[in-house]
Amino acid sequence: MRIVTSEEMRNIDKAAIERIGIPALVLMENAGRAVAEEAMRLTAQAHGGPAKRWLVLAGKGNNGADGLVAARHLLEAGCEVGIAYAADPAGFRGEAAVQRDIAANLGLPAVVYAGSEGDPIYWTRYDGIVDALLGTGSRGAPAGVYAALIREANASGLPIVAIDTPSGLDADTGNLHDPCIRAARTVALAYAKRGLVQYPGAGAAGEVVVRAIGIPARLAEQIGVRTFALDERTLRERLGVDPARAREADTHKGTYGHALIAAGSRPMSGAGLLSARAALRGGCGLVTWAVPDRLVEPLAGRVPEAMIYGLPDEERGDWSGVAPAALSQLTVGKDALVLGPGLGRWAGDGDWLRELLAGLDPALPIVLDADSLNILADMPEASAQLCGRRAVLTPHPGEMARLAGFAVPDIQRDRIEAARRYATQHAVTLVLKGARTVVATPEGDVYVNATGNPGMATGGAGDVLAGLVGSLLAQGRTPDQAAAFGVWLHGAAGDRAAAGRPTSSSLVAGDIIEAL
Ligand SMILES: NC(=O)C1=CN([C@@H]2O[C@H](COP(=O)(O)OP(=O)(O)OC[C@H]3O[C@@H](n4cnc5c(N)ncnc54)[C@H](O)[C@@H]3O)[C@@H](O)[C@H]2O)[C@@H](O)CC1
Ligand SMILES: [K+]
Repeated sequence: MRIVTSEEMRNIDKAAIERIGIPALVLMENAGRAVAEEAMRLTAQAHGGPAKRWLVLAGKGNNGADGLVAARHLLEAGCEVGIAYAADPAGFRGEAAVQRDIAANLGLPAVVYAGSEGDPIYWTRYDGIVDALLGTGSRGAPAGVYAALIREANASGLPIVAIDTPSGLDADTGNLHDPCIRAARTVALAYAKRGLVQYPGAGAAGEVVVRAIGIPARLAEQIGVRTFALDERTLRERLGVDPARAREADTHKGTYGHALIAAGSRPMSGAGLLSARAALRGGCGLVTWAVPDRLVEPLAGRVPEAMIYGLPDEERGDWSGVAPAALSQLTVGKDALVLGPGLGRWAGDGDWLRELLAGLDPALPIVLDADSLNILADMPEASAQLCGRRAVLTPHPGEMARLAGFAVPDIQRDRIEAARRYATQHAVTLVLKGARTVVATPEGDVYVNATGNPGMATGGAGDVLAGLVGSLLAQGRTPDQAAAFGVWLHGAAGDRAAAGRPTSSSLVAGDIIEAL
């Protein structure tokens, strides 16, 4: 399923209407009917029966017109429906004027809300609200009467079903204006808008339901929409990954690749431990866990299924004493390298990473995580270092900010574009972690993950992801496949680990590994 910007949606609508010839009123009818169905379904779930009394808040654009169609279908289903207009309907044009007239001819009671000077709205007369104030044509913070209606609706405590986007949401980034509707459910028309799948917008949208409205699927492709929901269907149909693929009987451990995990140092040996264990659970045939030599003794036997290998470290117990050539030598015969968890930083680490990368077979798939990204961020020629490699970078927002040379809020303000920009400019696959992790490919495709939960905000969860992605690379997945599948699996495992707990708070990274 594709995810669109407001502009992409406008272009798709335009093509459906002008190129294909589907009348705008037909699309609107489908939209309004879908909203009425979803509204009744929501309150049926919440209250044991559909809400009988609905108030539709209608703006003056097509979002408002969708709301008037929904009002008509709710009426037909036996509900009592009232309309509160945010603008004088006498000024409506086009499809909105058509819907206004139909609603009036049906005798739907309507008021034109005039703010504190006009008649009040008696919210207690209703069981639910349809937010049809602003959709993808919204610009900036809701103004005047729109803002007042949004504040009152939120304060009413009634369940709100938003049409297309909660009014007040920046549909392209997920940032919230003040005020913004807090919806229980958002019915996204034809496609989810980007703001519905990125926080804080995803929080304001409630449950997002995408409903078809009769727009031919190929238009989004033709218009060049390149952002996708990362779910099972996308994995299968777009990325060529079958999450349920069974192993062939006639195989052995050599069939499934050999991952080298270079991770862990004295204060952070657990990072390597988690990565190595996650790589094993990720299904690769063999895992070698490389550590500074002094750590071999204390760590021996901690992951019995992996081979532990000590690299000469000048007796320091960290990576500052390990020669890059020794590590690159160890990659010979391996199918993927994971570098970064528990790596640490030291004087001259930039030269160290430079020398290591220069010594690697350029065809060796690599995962760069944690401190390897921080080191990379300080290297002016990072782009040249990465160019032509089969690399997956897995930054959290802080690491992403350092890599891209921005502040964290600048990254978080538009995570999809931040990830896409870096991935295309540096020709790497980039995983921007966080709630709704974003995976961006060198070609500019972006996948927004749907799995995972806040219990996964715990130390070591990133080390698990790095090991898992490395494991998938070692099994012959492409960097895009490994990153997307790894992110999806990691979240799904986190969800499985959280299920059955009274709260996800007690989740630890090791639980994610065991749930894989
Ligand atoms: N043919 C189409 O294009 C279709 C559009 N659809 C609906 O149409 C919506 C988009 O419709 P529009 O483009 O008419 O735009 P909207 O209905 O989102 O609202 C735009 C109107 O609100 C006003 N406005 C903008 N920002 C404001 C603000 N901050 N405060 C107060 N008023 C503001 C503008 O003057 C404009 O008239 C979609 O979200 C969807 O609900 C659906 O009906 C399906 C078909
Ligand atoms: K809306």
